[in-house]
Amino acid sequence: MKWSEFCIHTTNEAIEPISNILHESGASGVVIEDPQDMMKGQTDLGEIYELNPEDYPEEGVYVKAYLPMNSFLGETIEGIKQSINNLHEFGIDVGRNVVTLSEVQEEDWATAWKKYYKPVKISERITIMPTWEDYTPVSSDEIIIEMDPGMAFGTGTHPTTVLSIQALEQYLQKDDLVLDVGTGSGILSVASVLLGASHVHAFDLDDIAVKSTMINAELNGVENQVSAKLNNLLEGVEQEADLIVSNILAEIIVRFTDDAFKVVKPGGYFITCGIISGKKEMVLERLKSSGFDIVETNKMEDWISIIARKPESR
Ligand SMILES: C[S@@+](CC[C@H](N)C(=O)[O-])C[C@H]1O[C@@H](n2cnc3c(N)ncnc32)[C@H](O)[C@@H]1O
Repeated sequence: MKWSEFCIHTTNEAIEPISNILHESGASGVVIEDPQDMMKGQTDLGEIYELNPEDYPEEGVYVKAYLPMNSFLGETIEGIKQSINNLHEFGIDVGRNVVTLSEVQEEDWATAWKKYYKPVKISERITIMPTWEDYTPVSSDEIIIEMDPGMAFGTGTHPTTVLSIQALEQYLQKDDLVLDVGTGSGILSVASVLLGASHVHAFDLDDIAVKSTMINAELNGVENQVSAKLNNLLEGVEQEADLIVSNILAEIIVRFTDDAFKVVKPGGYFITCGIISGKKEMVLERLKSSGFDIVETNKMEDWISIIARKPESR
């Protein structure tokens, strides 16, 4: 399959909002490249290279993302450029804001991000480790999640994933039955089982995410406790759950708070994330009007997680 590589040179400050715009526009495999890192290196064939400093700008970064080449491509790109230009209105400096487009084959970009993905300790007990890296646990109770996110969202290092895992670590109880809505690479499903869940039902609209979830469940030896399937949010789901976790965008969360309330048991938790701070109030209001109590909210960079609970009796 052919893809269009969208590459923008911008500032560190604009990485997060631009990545968010690209994800929201359906782009895959968002990669951040620091030109300084690219000046010297080793090619895939093992040759050492050093680029002429004049060939690269001194400051800023490249944000790259991949869009399928289809009949909507022109409109999608115009929409992305427009949203990036609008960031000025929020006081975000987007720097040179120079966009280049090129055509690539899927296999060229599908592995390009791997060199930027390293083992990372993301909470008290959990370390995420890419399958191709070596890592020795620091303590005996450390939980290691091995991940190969492939093309699905969820390397584990995004603030929204970190916030979700930290909330799971705090609220998930042994033998809980969990629903993971918008599973991506399956990272939250795997984390839930490793933290003690008896079973996780994982849902996603994207076929690649469903496959990735099962691959990652297997990598971590929890494939018998994870079932992933294609599903739009909780449509048609009747399985009662002790805990629901969903790291999707605010606009999507507000669409299924009533369904979440129906399937979560009294006293059970609904962990929501992927909420940009400006949309926190909208999600809080929606959760409350569906019947949830708000337990706490947490923030990392500009992202919010909300932990809501269904009252014991109603
Ligand atoms: C931000 S990613 C989260 C991935 C992973 N759970 C994590 O925390 O890293 C959101 C995921 O939600 C999925 N998604 C978006 N809309 C959805 C919908 N209506 N129903 C199910 N999944 C959806 C996307 O395909 C994507 O994989």
